[in-house]
Amino acid sequence: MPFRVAVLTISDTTFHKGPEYDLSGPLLTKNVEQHPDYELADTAVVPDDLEAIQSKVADWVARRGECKVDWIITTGGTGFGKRDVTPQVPDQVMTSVIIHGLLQLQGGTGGDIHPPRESVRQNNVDDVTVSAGLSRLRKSPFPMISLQEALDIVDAQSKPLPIETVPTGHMLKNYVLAEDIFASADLPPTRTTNVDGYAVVADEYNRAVQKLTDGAGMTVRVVRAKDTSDGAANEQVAVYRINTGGPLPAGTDAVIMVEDTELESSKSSEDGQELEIRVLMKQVPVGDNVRQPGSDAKQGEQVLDKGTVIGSGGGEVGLLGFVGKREVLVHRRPRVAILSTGNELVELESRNSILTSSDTWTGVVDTNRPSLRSTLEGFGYEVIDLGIAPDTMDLQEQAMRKGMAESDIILTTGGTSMGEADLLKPLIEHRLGGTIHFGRVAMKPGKPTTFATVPAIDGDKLVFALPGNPASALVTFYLFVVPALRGLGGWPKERRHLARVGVQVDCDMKLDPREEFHRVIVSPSKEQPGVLLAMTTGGQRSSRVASLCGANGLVHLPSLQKGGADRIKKGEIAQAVLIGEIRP
Ligand SMILES: Nc1ncnc2c1ncn2[C@@H]1O[C@H](COP(=O)(O)OP(=O)(O)O)[C@@H](O)[C@H]1O
Repeated sequence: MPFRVAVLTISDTTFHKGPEYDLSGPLLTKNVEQHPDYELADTAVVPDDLEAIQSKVADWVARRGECKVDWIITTGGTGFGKRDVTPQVPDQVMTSVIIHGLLQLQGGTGGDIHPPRESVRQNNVDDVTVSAGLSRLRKSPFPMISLQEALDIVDAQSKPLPIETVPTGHMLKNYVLAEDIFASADLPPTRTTNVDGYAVVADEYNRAVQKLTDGAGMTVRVVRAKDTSDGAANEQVAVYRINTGGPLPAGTDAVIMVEDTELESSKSSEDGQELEIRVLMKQVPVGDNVRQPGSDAKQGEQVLDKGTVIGSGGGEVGLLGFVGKREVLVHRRPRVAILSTGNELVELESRNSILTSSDTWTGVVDTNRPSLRSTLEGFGYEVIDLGIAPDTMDLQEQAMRKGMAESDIILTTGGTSMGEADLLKPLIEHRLGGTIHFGRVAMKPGKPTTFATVPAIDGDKLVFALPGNPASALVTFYLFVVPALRGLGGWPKERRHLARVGVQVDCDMKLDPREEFHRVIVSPSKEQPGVLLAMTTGGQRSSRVASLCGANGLVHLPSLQKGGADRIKKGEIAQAVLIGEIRP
């Protein structure tokens, strides 16, 4: 016996303006009619009105015998508008029928109503039926994909943000240049010196020394004027006090280092300071300690390439200043919103005393937001704190919408698994109109990691729903979110992922059917130069916050293969992702 299906279109527009406005209802009807397991029992159109919906549903529920209705599919009215009341209907009239809305609320689909929906799902789940009441989905509708597939999807979705101009004096770390940088003039523009000392005309000085009887150097008088480049000559030879980086006074062609002189006397005068120094050099070569114009860069020469990542080492920033760039074109750095979800969470600040083991804990202190925030700020990103949202769709939606308005990428933690309270996936799809690109990854920790894009006025926003467990949240942050942030920031593909190095492990590491990331401390071996050691941080339970303390590496353990080794043995070399500085 085929299931008898009734299709209910809930739409003010269709109800008032006519059936030609209904696109979803006829599509569903057609699907039902063509499906061998289903038979169309009835169709109806009602406005977005709770009573009208209830009364129609109640009518169908009450039908028996040949007219009975096994399954009601509703379409429309599941948005966030005040009049979108469909999700409230089942609470009031639910008996033994299956309401499509229930599946939507729980993250299933029950048959995609809106045609161009691209979220990934396991095919068979479209047929999931739920008997009376809000029971849990026992099987995630999202296929488990490999880590590499997941990383590729993130890469493809992380497109560079628009270009903007920033002053060179700003904190430029991790910006990516969106223009080639050229030297606008010869650098240095004139002859300068790279030492502190005394500028002379080499020939003149050398001749004067030769005339002296001891020939081992000479005493000269130097007036250090207020303007240091404007020294006064003594009787025999012109000597000018000059500082590192300063231009050479006209006519001079060599600089004697201060270390090659001795101070004989010094007194202050109206013009400045008058010095008598003894120069200890017999000969001064022409050009000694002089940098020629254009010796660092010739006018028009390219000094930095488009796509260069401005590092924290200071080199790129220094060069921009050196070529006189006061502002540069860069890709905008993404702004990141962070949200913790879960009824059990409390703000650290709300705990008013130091805990002792006899304290009774109620709730879980939100540690994910502070730890993600400090990591993100360390990378130079602006963070928008969306706080904690309890497990209600409305409050999570409010927070997500704020995040969409103020940021480019939203990170949530918690609520990614399949418990009743896990609202994020349906929220992203049904209320925010987003697309879930993956909802499960074959890795440990981090299986429920979810990645979606949601449309906003100024373009798609990326959403990462990271697992709630603190260690899982951070591990997945480094593996997925960092490359996404870098992609948005315009980093070249080959530099988006954190570097991997070979490390020698300090203990046996058992392999799991899922690829695993084992938290370790990486440091150079004292006994074997050139070898990096990886010391485990201990128990790797995903809830164990301490497993990430001090960790600067994640040893990537491959998945267990049939007939292959069951572990990486102590002393063997494995690959580790570097998440922090190598420990000395
Ligand atoms: N922000 C947070 N800070 C600390 N612990 C958290 C946080 N969010 C969730 N947790 C804890 O992590 C565990 C998993 O949370 P859950 O919401 O079920 O995550 P998921 O469904 O993503 O696996 C729970 O013990 C939860 O209390």
